[in-house]
Amino acid sequence: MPPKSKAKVAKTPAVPVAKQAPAPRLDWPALTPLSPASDLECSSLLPAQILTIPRLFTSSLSAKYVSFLRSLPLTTTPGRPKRGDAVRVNDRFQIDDPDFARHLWEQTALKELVTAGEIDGQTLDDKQRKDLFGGEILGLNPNIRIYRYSEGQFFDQHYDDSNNLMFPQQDGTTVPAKTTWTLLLYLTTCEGGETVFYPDPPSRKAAPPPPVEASPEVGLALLHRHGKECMVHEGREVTKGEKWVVRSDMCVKR
Ligand SMILES: O=C(O)CCC(=O)C(=O)O
Ligand SMILES: [Fe+2]
Repeated sequence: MPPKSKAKVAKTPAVPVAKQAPAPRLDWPALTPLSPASDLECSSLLPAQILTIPRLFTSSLSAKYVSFLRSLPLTTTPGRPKRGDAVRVNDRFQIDDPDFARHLWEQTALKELVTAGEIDGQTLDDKQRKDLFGGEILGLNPNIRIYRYSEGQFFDQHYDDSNNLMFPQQDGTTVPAKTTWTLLLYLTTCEGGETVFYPDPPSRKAAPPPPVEASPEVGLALLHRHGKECMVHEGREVTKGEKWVVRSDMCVKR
């Protein structure tokens, strides 16, 4: 599907965590087995906009997570989105879990790969890393979202907003922060279900560049810039199988 004009594109529906029924604390499975960071690479799917880390989760860890997540009370999208919100047809679970967000950041290769700033085999210096990620990196948004798309489900074109938050530190204090990049961690492979990005044309008269597609792959982490510089994107309809995604965001100091 061609991209809709930016003005017509919806934003990610905001689901204020505080307004959801209080979720029980979750007994997340241990984050093992994992491949060491030295075996993994962070590369650009679209320079300065989309990064991927294949096999961030091993296939056995991904399978363990899918069977755990299946036991959670996922909620199917309410039929009609609020005005201005994107049409999202999937099952979802959301939880504010600072400990899990920290484990996902620190125990997997994410922190090491992102803060080492080695992208496409090139090491970024501090300034380049700050410019790319929008500030001094703190970690992942504790607001964790789980999506399951079954056959026929999709997430219509939208862009993701940057959000302000107070980022929890391990000593109990918080730091003013904002989100700058979306993290999508795919736990399954399916048919359809590609996350498709529509880059802006370089000028008003220029032809739009071709869309950039990421197919769900077991254990693949995808990071994309959001907020002001977010590209319009969508999760295409799943045509066979199930697509499971863990969603969070990268947070930087505000
Ligand atoms: O599931 C996908 O492929 C896209 C998800 C997405 O765009 C979002 O969570 O904002
Ligand atoms: Fe999105």
